[in-house]
Amino acid sequence: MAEEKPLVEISKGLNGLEKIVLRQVRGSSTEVYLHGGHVTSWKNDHGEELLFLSSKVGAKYRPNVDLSLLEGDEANFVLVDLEGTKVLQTMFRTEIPLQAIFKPPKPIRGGIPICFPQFGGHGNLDQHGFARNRVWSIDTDPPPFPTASANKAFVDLILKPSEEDLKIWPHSFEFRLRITLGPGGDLMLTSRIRNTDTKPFSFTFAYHTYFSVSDISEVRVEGLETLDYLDNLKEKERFTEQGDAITFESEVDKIYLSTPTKIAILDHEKKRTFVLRKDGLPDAGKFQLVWNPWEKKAKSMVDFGDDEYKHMLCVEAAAVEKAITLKSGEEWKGRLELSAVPSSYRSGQLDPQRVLQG
Ligand SMILES: O=P(O)(O)OC[C@H]1O[C@H](O)[C@H](O)[C@@H](O)[C@@H]1O
Repeated sequence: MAEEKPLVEISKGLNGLEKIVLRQVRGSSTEVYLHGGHVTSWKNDHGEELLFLSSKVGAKYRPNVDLSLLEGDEANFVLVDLEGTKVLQTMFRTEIPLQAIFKPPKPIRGGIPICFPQFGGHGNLDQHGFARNRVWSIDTDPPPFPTASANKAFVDLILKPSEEDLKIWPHSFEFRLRITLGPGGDLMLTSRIRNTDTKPFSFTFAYHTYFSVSDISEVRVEGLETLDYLDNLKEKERFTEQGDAITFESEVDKIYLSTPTKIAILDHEKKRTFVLRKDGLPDAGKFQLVWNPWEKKAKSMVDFGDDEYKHMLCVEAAAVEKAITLKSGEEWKGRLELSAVPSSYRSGQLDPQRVLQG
């Protein structure tokens, strides 16, 4: 009989960065990098990847092997994938971006980035705050959770501000993140943010979840129809979603307001439904971001493949429009639970209410 792998294992990932692998006996697994406190992989019992991760993550630049065959001003560098076999892009040396992809302080494109203490570009900090760019630590002695669980496949991470962080965001905090893989393969993220300062502070937050989908034009989101949203592509103008479930045929960057605690993403081709539950995100649970960069924007993103927009969808539980304020000593808790269930959707067959309320 094959030797059973441990439920929690620390190992080296891309670029030698430390990652934690959680496994369940039935075969599901998840991977978390200390860089960003970032979940980069979530696989079901059959080993199928459920999260999107850009193919450019961990990619390397190298001189084009056929350098001698190049004529005149042909591009002389290539960006290859991790195995070094697939050429992702050809370019001139001067076009190579200075920052390497997937190396601190660059955030990882895909998986579940944590946006904190600022969501988006609305504030003094860099886009989405600094938590996704920092190296987190394993929290060996976290304060207990009110309900103890027998499940052992979890890891506790912690982020505290450095001297440098305090210069750009002068508030002392402890951000504890527990990542749990349930026996049935469900993925749970619980954030506990404590104000360890003497003064109050406010923050915005998001679990910027990138789901892997077969084909974006075959995907629908249920649970957001008829809701009001702010359109980030139209200077945050407010609209009301009309009619049926949400489908996709162009760039989308919307903030849905007053959202339910349960949302479903239906992938017809894969016959898979993602169910998102936002337990105990009292304020945060009211907002849900939906983002897909589509073709034009995808091409302008250096860490994203030109066609990859077809295979991803971000549906993000967030606290964005109304900042969360914590007094000295107070703690905020927000939990996201993801499951992937088989669905045999044919038009009209799957009752969305059953998915959302069941
Ligand atoms: O490129 P990033 O900083 O990771 O942001 C990626 C995206 O995140 C969110 O979904 C925002 O609403 C988008 O406006 C933004 O483009």
